Amino acid sequence: MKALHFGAGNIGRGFVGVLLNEAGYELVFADVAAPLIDALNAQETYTVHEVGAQPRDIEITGFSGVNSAEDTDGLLEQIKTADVITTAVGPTVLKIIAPTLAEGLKARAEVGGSKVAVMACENAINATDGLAESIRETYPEVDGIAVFANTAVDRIVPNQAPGQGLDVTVENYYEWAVESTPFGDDVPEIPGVTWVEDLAPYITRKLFTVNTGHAATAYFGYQAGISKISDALENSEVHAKVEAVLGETKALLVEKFGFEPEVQQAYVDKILTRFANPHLPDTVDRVGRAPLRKLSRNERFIGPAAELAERGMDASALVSAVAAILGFDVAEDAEAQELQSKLAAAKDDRAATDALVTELTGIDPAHPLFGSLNEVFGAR
Ligand SMILES: NC(=O)c1ccc[n+]([C@@H]2O[C@H](COP(=O)([O-])OP(=O)(O)OC[C@H]3O[C@@H](n4cnc5c(N)ncnc54)[C@H](O)[C@@H]3O)[C@@H](O)[C@H]2O)c1
Ligand SMILES: O=P(O)(O)OC[C@@H](O)[C@@H](O)[C@H](O)[C@H](O)CO
Repeated sequence: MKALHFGAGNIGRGFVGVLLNEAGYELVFADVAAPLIDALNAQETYTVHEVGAQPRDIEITGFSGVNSAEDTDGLLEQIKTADVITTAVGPTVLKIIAPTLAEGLKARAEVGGSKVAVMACENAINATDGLAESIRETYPEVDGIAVFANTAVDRIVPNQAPGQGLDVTVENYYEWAVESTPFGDDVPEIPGVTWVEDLAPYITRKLFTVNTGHAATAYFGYQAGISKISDALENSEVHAKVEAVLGETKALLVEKFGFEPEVQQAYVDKILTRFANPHLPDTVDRVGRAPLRKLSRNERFIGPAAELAERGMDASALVSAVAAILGFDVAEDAEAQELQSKLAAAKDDRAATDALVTELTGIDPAHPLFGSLNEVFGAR
C-alpha cells in the first residue's frame, strides 16, 4: 500500500505521515522544496519526538520524496499508483496542486486504475470539497476515479529548529477526524483516524476553538511583545483575553451544535493546557502566520463573530482579537506586510476603510458585525 502526501512540512512529516506509516503505507512525499526532497531521498529514517507529559520517540522508515516542481512525470506516476492521496500544503495551495492532480487522476482512469481516496488535511472547513471543485474545473469526470473526504486534523507541530534535519518535534496529542460517508462500505484502514458520519461539528469546533484560541494567543501575545506561545499564556492579561474569546465561540458552538456547555468547557480547558506546553517551541509568528487568510470570511475569527452577531450575541472579544491582528507586523510574513500596506493606504479615509473591511473580512455594510469591525479598522 502506498500513500502519496503533498507537503512534507511540519504536519506532513510530524502527523499525517506518521499515522499513514503506522497503518502500513509506504510514504511518498511530494513537495516543491528541493533540499527537503533530497533529504527524504537520502535518508532511511527520521524521528518524530513527541514532547509533553509522556515523551516518546517514533522512528519513521519506508519513505521517499518527489519534487513536484521539477519532476512532473514522476509525480503523475505516483498519482496513478497511490492507494491514498493526502495533502497538508496550506489551504491556499490546494488550487495550485489541483491541475496536476487532475492530470494524474485522468491518466489513472485511462489505464483502468482503482478509485483512490483523496483527503485534504488543512485547517479549513471542507478543504477537500474545495480541492475536488478545483480538480473538476479541468477534469469534470474525476468522481469516477477518486473518493473525496473532508477531514479535521489536530496536532500542534511547531516550526522546527534549524539543524534538526527531517526530525520533527510534536505534542503528544492528536486527532484526525475524517468523514466516512463518501467511502460507503469501503472505508480505508487507518488506525488512529476517527471516522465520523457528519464532520461539520468536528471541524467547526476544532477551527473555532483550537485555532481561534491559538491565533488569539498569538496576536494578543505579539501585541504584548511576547514571542513564545506558552509564555503568552502565562501573561495574565493575554490569558484573560483568550479565555474571553473562547467564551464567545463556546456560546456559539453550544447554541449551534448543541454541545453540552460542560463538555465544551472541558475541551477549552484541555486546549489551553496544550498551548501552555512549555516543551513545545511554538511561536506567535508561526501561529499568527498568514493574517489575511485568518481574517477571511469563513475563518477562525470572522466566521464565529459573524454568526454570533447574526444571532444577536456578543462578539466583542473576537472583535478585540481582530484589532490585535491588525497590529501584526512581522517582517518575514508576506501577508502581514500586505495587510500593513493596505491599512496604511486606507488610513484616515472613511470610504477606503469601509471598502477594506469588506475586502478583507467579506463582511458588507449591511451585516450586524460591520459597525464594530469598521471601528477597529478605523482606529488603525
Ligand atoms: N503545524 C500544525 O500544527 C498544523 C496542525 C494542523 C493542521 N495544520 C495545517 O496543515 C497544513 C500545513 O501546515 P504545516 O504547519 O505543515 O506547514 P509547513 O509550511 O510546515 O508545510 C507545508 C509544506 O507544503 C509545501 N508546499 C508548498 N507549496 C507546495 C506545492 N505547490 N506542492 C507541494 N508542496 C508544497 C511546503 O514546501 C512545505 O514543506 C496547513 O493547512 C495547516 O493549517 C498544521
Ligand atoms: O496552520 P494555521 O496557520 O492555520 O494555524 C496555526 C496554528 O494554529 C495551527 O497550525 C495549529 O498548530 C494546529 O491547527 C493545531 O492542530
